[in-house]
Order: sequence, then structure tokens, then C-alpha cells
Amino acid sequence: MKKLIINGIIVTASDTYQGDICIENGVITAIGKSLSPEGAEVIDASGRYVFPGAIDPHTHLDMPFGGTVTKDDFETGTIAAAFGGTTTIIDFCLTNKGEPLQTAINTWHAKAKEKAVIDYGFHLMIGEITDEVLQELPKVIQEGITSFKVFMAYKNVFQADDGTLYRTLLEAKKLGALVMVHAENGDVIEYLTKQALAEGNTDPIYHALTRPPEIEGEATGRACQLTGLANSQLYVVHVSCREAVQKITEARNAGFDVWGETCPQYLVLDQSYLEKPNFEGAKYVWSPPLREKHHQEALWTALKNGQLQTLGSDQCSFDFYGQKDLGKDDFTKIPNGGPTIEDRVSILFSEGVKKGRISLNQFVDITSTKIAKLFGLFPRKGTIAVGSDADLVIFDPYVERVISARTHHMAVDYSTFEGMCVTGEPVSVLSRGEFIVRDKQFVGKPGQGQYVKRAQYGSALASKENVTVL
Ligand SMILES: NC(=O)NCCC(=O)O
Ligand SMILES: [Zn+2]
Ligand SMILES: [Zn+2]
Repeated sequence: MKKLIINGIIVTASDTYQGDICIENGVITAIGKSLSPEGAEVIDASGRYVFPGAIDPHTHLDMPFGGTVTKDDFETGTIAAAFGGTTTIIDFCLTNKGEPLQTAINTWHAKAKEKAVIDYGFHLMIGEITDEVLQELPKVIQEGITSFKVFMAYKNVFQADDGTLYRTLLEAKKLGALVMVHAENGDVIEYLTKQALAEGNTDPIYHALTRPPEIEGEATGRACQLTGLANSQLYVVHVSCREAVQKITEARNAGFDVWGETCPQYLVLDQSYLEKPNFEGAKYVWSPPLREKHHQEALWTALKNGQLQTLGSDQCSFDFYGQKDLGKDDFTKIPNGGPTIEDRVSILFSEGVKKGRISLNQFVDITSTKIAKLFGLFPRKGTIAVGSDADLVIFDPYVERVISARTHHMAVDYSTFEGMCVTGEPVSVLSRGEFIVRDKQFVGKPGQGQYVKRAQYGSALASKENVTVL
């Protein structure tokens, strides 16, 4: 049935205005003032913002990692994402050396198909470049997987060597894919962690102390230089520190095609959380780790100035009891990651827009539009325009609430942001014109989310967008 959202304040990455949005067959068919309500279900959004559905470019759902499997799967994870205002995710498909890429892709489709309540795509991990991998990559692109992920850390697990990264950059350039890196120096981390354990230092805080910011800065700089050499394109995931921002900024100023993402946990939490008593610090173990507080300022400034362009959640949830406690006597055995998919958008709105650190339009760009452009989803997704999917969030910008595991929708037994007071909340969320959250109630169905084939890198990027705004 036709729907008409009336009187909302429509916000895109470039404009803010009051208007009505008409939706038919899952897409936006008209935007204007006083559109005719004839034959339409009318939804009054007076006093509320209407945003394009947020896109999360960095999730790990139903992922085996650290000797266990993430607690949230494609059902609980995407329901939580929807409550948080996210209508599309791009999840990381892990590959195994020596196994066809297609096997891994099929596995990831099987995880998502019957479960996802919002639309989804995949990035593909590249762990090695072999003749077989080279042969398969063009088909991967045809299937709409147009971003490749290389880990520079997690030695003996996911880590690829520099030769693999360089060859992935070259192939990506040829095929029209964006290369994503987890940028930390895995070899040095291995040395520092062994040293810490040998000295009897087993507590969660040593996770952070054995992965100092220099290690992230070095790997980020190396990946940027290799990108310049290959004349390719790079997206640095989960940037946590000043050193990495500096390397990305230098690369962009040198004209390299380099982009950076940060995550909500790095914007609002700091290293001291790892020192919480009773092993609670384990809840805050990410790689890269939470940093000293002064790094937060560098990240906010970089988002404001465009040196970092996106916010991903890096959702990778493990229960405190039964999963995080695998590392009770050895911090290297704590599964890395935390639950963040539901709170990403609200935290950026509350801490960013409400506190005057970024503008409302930047908020939309950082959580949706720029992600859609970088990952081949724009203009189908990432904006409010005639012809775009009706992925929409009706957002109350005034409500104040406290984030808690008692009220969140993730399957995990704690909240990363427990007790944090935020202003603003999605009230209703539509995916391709259908409500999935209506007046804060879930009304969607597992399996209604669709796989989205993404266009090649660059299809929606104007060249001037790669200029750093100082
Ligand atoms: N970030 C993290 O600690 N866990 C998820 C896996 C990754 O992104 O490195
Ligand atoms: Zn990572
Ligand atoms: Zn991640």
C-alpha cells in the first residue's frame, strides 16, 4: 500500500527541510509539500527528523572468532540494528586458505538468508593471493561483492603479509573494488604479548598495553604507502588513535585514494575501562584497543574535518559470562570485540550533533550517505530522493534515555555503553517501504532482509570528494 510520511524534517547529507515523502512499491516516488494523501496510509512525523536509513559498513554477525562464535547472529543482530536506525549492513565474509572463495560466500549467504530483517551485503576477506583466488575474483565482483578485507594483524589466524596486501590492492584497482585494512602491526604485537605473558601480566589492560598507538599508526602508514604505490584505493577500518588519523590525513593530502572509519567505542570510551575490577575490563577488549582519552579529540576533529569519513559499529559481540571469560587467566584468550550495532547512530547523534561537534547533515553523511557512495550502494540507498529505496528512520531528537543491556535488543549479556545517557532515538524504521520498527515496537520478519549486490568502487564518487576539507 502507498504510504505518505507527512510534516517531518527531512535531513540528507546536504539539505534540511520540511516536507512529505510518498512511498510506493518500496521506493520513494515523490517528495514535496502537501502531497495528496489519496489512497495512502498517512504517517505523521511532525516534530521529528526523517533520515535515510543508516548503513553499517562493519559488522561481524554469526562469526567464529577467538575459539567461540559471536553471540549475535543475522536475526538478533539485524533486529538490534533496526532499533538503532540502521537499515543496511555490510558484514565480513571470512575465507579459509586453500578453500574456494565461493564456499565462504555460500556459507555467509546461508547465515543471513532466513534471518536478516534488513538488507545486507558482504565484504570478502582475502588471506592469500593464489592462481585460484585470482581466477575467482571477477565472479566475486559480478556477485556484487566489491570490497576486499585484508588483516594486517591476528598473526597465525587472519593476518596476511605485505605482499598479499599489495597484490590485493593491484587486483582491486583492476576490478573496481575497495580494499579495507585492519591496520595494526601483527608481528610486533605478537612479540609484545609474549613478553607481557612471560612477565606474568595476564589482566585485560595488557591487551591495550601490548598494542600501543604507534603500532596502529605504523601499519596505517604502510597500507597507505602501498596504496599509493599500487595507485589503488584503501579504506582503513576502526581507526582508534591520533597516529592513524595523521597517516590517513598525510596520504589524502598527497592525493592518495584513502578513506577512514572510526567506531562509537573509540569516540566515547577510553583505556581506563580495561582496568575495571572483577575482570570486567574484558568487556572492553577490542583490537585496536581503547585509547587514552586525548585520542577521542583527534577522532572527533577528524570526523568534523573530513579526514575520517564514516562510522562503523564493528559489532562483534560475546557474552561476558561464558565467552569473554575464556581469557580469565590470559588476556590473549579474551575474544576481541563488543556489542555496538544498536547504539552507533544514537551515540553519534547525541555526542556529535547535540554537543555541536558535527552538523546534522554531516551526521547523515557519516552514518549513511558516504558509506553508500564508497561501497556501491548509492543512490539506491544512503539518501532520501525520488527513486531511492524507502529505507527511512523517523527520529525523535529530544527524548532522553539511558542505554542498558536491560532494554537493548542484542542477544548479549552486557552493554558496551551501560548507563550512558543519550538524547534522541529512532521511533519508527522502514525498510524498502515496510515498517520493521513502528512506534518502538518490532513489526518485521526474519528473512525479509534482502542481499544487495553492490556496484564497483567509484561509481558514485565525485573526484572532488576525495579532497580533505581543512
Ligand atoms: N575489532 C575487534 O576487536 N573485533 C572484531 C574483529 C576485527 O574487526 O578486528
Ligand atoms: Zn579489525
Ligand atoms: Zn571488525
